[in-house]
Amino acid sequence: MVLCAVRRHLLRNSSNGGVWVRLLQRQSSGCVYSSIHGFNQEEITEKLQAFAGGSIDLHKQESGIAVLTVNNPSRMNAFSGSMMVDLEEKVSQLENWTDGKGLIVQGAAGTFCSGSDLNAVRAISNPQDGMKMCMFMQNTLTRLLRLPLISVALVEGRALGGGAELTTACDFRLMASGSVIQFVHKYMGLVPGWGGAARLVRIVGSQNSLKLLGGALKVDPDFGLQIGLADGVLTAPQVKEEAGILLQQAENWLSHYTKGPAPVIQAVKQVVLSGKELPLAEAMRTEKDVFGTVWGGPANLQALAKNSKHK
Ligand SMILES: CCCC(=O)SCCNC(=O)CCNC(=O)[C@H](O)C(C)(C)COP(=O)(O)OP(=O)(O)OC[C@H]1O[C@@H](n2cnc3c(N)ncnc32)[C@H](O)[C@@H]1OP(=O)(O)O
Repeated sequence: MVLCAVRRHLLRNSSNGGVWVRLLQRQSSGCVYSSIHGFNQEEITEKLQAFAGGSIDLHKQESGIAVLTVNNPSRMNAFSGSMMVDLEEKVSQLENWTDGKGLIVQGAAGTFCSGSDLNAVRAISNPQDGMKMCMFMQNTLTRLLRLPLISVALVEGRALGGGAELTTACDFRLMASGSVIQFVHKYMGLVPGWGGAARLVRIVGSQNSLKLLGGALKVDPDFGLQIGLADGVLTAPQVKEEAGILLQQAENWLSHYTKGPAPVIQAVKQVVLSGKELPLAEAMRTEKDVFGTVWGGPANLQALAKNSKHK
């Protein structure tokens, strides 16, 4: 796998590369499962490809913000098997996007995602296949969360089941008025399996997570803001013709955090990610290594030359 600029620099220049290399290996190997856990990527990919339908569309923009669209409108953007494979490929592309700074994850045609395609769920309803699918999705969504991009889930309409889990694989969630995030797993006789419970606990705490999963509660924008699941509320357009307005609002929101050169924004994401995921001493050492990639770099030198003041 080709590493992004920051990662390449770190691998070359890190004086304490051991920690960082371990972090990178965890990131680039798919993070959670590999062959030592009995995970066979080729086998599950082939199985998932058999459940076709829909697509995951990636649009990289000059601004450094990419838009990833879950596209299966006739099934309320449910994830077919081939879309799971498609998502993994698009995450690989984003891992190699050296100019990238931000990512918006959205659903097509006015709704976010209704989770697993229930037709595929029925066809692979034995625990072995279910767990393999979970491993595949946990790897992909962990890599999505660990991208060196600041990511936002733009939730319009419904985010149900695996769709709710997908929102937790982004750094932020913006909810359009009228939208709902709901972990409906309990109603399906399930619990989250795409890593959504583990991530939810880290976002809203264990008390709120127990309530959301145990009660399969509907989270509307106000409730989302109250418990910290939503980071902002956007006004949904009243007419179909204005459908692009929400995406524009999300891009404006995100651009507050992605303004600046890509290596600096990517470094921001890396230090926060390591702070969240690593023990304190390890996070500090990683922060020092990331610092070394920007200190004396082009953006730093330019700022020094301008004698910048921050009034
Ligand atoms: C580890 C992952 C666990 C999971 O994700 S389990 C899956 C959890 N998700 C669900 O159970 C969602 C089930 N669907 C629903 O509740 C409703 O369809 C939903 C999304 C509220 C939309 O309701 P309505 O607006 O009334 O529309 P509708 O029911 O007529 O749906 C339109 C068409 O979409 C289809 N659809 C919706 N969600 C689906 C899904 N997850 N898998 C497969 N097909 C799905 C639905 O069957 C319908 O198709 P059709 O028009 O009858 O051919």
